[in-house]
Amino acid sequence: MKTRQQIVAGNWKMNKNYGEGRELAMEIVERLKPSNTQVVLCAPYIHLQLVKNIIKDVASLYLGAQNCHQEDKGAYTGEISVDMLKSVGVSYVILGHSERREYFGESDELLAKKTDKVLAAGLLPIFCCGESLDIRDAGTHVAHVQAQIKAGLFHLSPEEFQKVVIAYEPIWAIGTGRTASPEQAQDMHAAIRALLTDQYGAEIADATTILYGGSVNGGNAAVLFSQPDVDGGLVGGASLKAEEFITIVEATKK
Ligand SMILES: O=C[C@H](O)COP(=O)(O)O
Repeated sequence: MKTRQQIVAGNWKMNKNYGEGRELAMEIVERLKPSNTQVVLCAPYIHLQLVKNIIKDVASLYLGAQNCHQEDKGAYTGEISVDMLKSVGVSYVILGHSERREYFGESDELLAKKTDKVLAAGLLPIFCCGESLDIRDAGTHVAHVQAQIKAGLFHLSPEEFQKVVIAYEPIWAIGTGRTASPEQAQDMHAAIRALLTDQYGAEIADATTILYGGSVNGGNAAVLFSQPDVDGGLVGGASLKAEEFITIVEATKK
C-alpha cells in the first residue's frame, strides 16, 4: 500500500531575480537536513535550470513549476509547455492556484485539461483549491472546495489520480498573515479526504497528500502539520527566507 508522503512546497511566486534565486536555493541546500519529507522548490521559470543544478544531489529536494499551458506547443506567446518544464528537470507543477484562477481567469474546465497534460508528461500536479472569505462566511466552503476538486480531478482514473497532490488554500489566508486555525484546516482536509474516499476508495484517499497553504510560517507550521489530515504545506512568503522555510520543513510529521 502506498504510504502518504509528507511534502513542503515553496511557491516563490513572482519573487527573486536570478542572483537572489541562486542564493536562496543554495542556502536551502546548505541548511536542509536529510529526512523523508519531500521539499519542492516552485521557482519562476528563469530559475528552473539553475535551481535544478543546485539541488540535483539532494535526494529530498524536487523542482516545481507554478503553471503550464494546456497545449503541447505552438503560437502561445509568453506561455510554457510541460515538455519544456520536463526538459529542465521539473517534477511537480502547481495548478489552479487562486491567483491564477482570479487574475488569469483559469476555469475548472481549463484546469482539468492542464491536469491531463501534466500527468501525460509524467509530471505531478499540485492541484490547488480554496474558498474566498465571502464563501466561508456564507458557510458553503466545503461544498465549494469539493466542487473544485470534482471538476478538476474526478475525470481521472484511479491510477492517474494517485499521482495528484491536493493543496487546500483558503484565499482569505493567503499572504494576509491570517492563517486558518488548525481545526479549520483539519475539518476541510477531512472533508476532502471523505470526498476522495467516495470517489476512489479508502486506500487511495488515505494515501493522497493534502497540503495546507495560507500564511504558513515558522511559528504555526508544527501545529498545522500535526493535524491528522494535513500532510505538509504549500508556502508562499515564508518560502523566500531559507531559515524560516527549513523550520517549516522540519515541522512535518516524522
Ligand atoms: O502558494 C502559496 C500560497 O498562496 C500561500 O501564500 P502565503 O504563504 O504567502 O500566504
